[in-house]
Amino acid sequence: MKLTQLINGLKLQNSIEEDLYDLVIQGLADSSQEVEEGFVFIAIKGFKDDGHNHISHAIEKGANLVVGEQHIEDLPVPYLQVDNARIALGILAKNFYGNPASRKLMIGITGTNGKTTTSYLVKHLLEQNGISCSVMGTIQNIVNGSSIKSANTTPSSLILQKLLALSNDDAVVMEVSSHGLTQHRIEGIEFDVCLFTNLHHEHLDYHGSMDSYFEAKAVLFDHLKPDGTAIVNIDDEWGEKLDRDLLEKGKNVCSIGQLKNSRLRIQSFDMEHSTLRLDDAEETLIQSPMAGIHNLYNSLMAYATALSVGIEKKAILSTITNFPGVEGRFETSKTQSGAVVIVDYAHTPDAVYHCLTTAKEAGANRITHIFGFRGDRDSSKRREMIEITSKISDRYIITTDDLNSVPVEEMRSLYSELNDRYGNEKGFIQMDRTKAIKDAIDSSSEGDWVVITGKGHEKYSHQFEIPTESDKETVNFMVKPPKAD
Ligand SMILES: CC(=O)N[C@H]1[C@@H](OP(=O)(O)OP(=O)(O)OC[C@H]2O[C@@H](n3ccc(=O)[nH]c3=O)[C@H](O)[C@@H]2O)O[C@H](CO)[C@@H](O)[C@@H]1O[C@H](C)C(=O)N[C@@H](C)C(=O)N[C@H](CCC(=O)O)C(=O)O
Ligand SMILES: Nc1ncnc2c1ncn2[C@@H]1O[C@H](COP(=O)(O)OP(=O)(O)OP(=O)(O)O)[C@@H](O)[C@H]1O
Repeated sequence: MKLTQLINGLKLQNSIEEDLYDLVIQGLADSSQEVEEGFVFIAIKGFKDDGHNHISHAIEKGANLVVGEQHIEDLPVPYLQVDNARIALGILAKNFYGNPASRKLMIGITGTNGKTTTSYLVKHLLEQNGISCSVMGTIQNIVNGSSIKSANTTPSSLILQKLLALSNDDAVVMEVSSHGLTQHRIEGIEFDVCLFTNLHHEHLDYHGSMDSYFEAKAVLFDHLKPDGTAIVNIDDEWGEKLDRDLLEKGKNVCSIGQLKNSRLRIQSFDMEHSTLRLDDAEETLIQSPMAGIHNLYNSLMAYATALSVGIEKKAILSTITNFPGVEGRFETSKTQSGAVVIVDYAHTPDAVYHCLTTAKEAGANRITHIFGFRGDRDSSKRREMIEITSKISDRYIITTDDLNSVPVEEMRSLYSELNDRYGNEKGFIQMDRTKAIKDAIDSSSEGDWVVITGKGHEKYSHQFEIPTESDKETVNFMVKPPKAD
């Protein structure tokens, strides 16, 4: 591709020589390590490192042009100075890959909880009704039916545009994280449908306050096409605010919820049968394939999305019931003694609340809850999580999650301090996650529930006594121990 096409739409701080417009560009890289001959290197000032310090490395590897934010002179290759290198990366990547999003039905989902579950529900409804669909999110990216490992929930703009160009699918449903939004990872992308699930206490280590966390999430809706639809859960107070803001801007909003002004209004829930009834002329009954009120909301969001892209109501209602579920989201097993074991990715106070309440509503006799806190991550949600579990569970075991840089003994004393302050006598500490699960399963019987939250589909980052690599493997090990030789 020639430079003149590549920089279309890019605002430059410096002027460039006219003969440069014909420069042929072979590829783009935002890491000097990935530069090849004839590439453009985009220098980004990051959170840990600064791409500007790696410019000479990029040139050594063959970069024939560099883009960055600093004022730099006398480079051996041309240099383009921009205001914001992350935005520039988005524009360049979109141009380089030929704006692939413009040829697809684009669906973006944001919110604290429910993005993954809702995106898999939407994919299911689309595909069951003849629309092939890529997924980009926390667990993996799925493109043309193949799974591709994801490093971020929302990929960098460079990876995102590359994946979009690779996709032959009709539609793309992607989780759009607040980090992705503040870091301009969706720069240059316009969506046909944008969803807001809810906003709860999370990532305040990064955003500072709920207000700025909300502002970050709301940016997704600036990427809605003029004729696109916003689907917003207004039973969430931040969703209600978003709905008001979007209506003021003249956007097309399909609000969902119990409030009177909801476009798709919930008349009632039936938790026993996992259904919700809409307050419409037909009193539409939506069957959630997964337990819990939160999954009824996820199902309604997916229903609204499918409706907005033109799938017939009858077809949606019949295909939603055979949704197979999502890895690590309320996955259920039964032990030999008849206890129910749940593995769930809940890692926010609200998600933990929903998970434990769902177990209670399903008739759990005694609930043992196993969970932990991630080292170096949002510490402000820990108090609320302990308070919730100490109220709802009959016993809770605080254990290791990902320690990151925190030594295990430091984490243990932190747990002990937090539990003394905010917990009660139902709480125990067992730093070996697999032993905590074993202990909980061994001491549970028919009708009891063991609810393991926090890691969901993820692999362990640490070794424990039982040689397993995930909560699901540990549960399987306990439920079906390996046969002796
Ligand atoms: C804190 C954070 O968000 N970091 C993200 C950010 O990295 P960064 O640009 O700050 O990277 P950096 O290490 O400081 O490096 C700066 C620049 O120097 C370059 N470099 C570096 C070394 C070198 O030798 N040569 C070189 O050119 C790097 O390639 C980079 O361009 O931009 C990268 C590319 O987009 C992201 O992959 C990376 O996500 C990291 C891995 C991460 O953990 N992010 C989390 C917080 C995150 O984004 N999470 C959300 C989900 C949250 C949720 O649960 O809802 C997500 O969307 O994943
Ligand atoms: N609508 C919802 N409201 C509250 N909690 C939910 C909702 N949907 C799912 N959860 C809970 O949150 C957990 C994570 O769900 P899911 O992976 O769908 O959300 P997510 O937004 O993708 O999360 P993350 O950004 O951390 O990947 C689930 O395991 C469940 O406990």
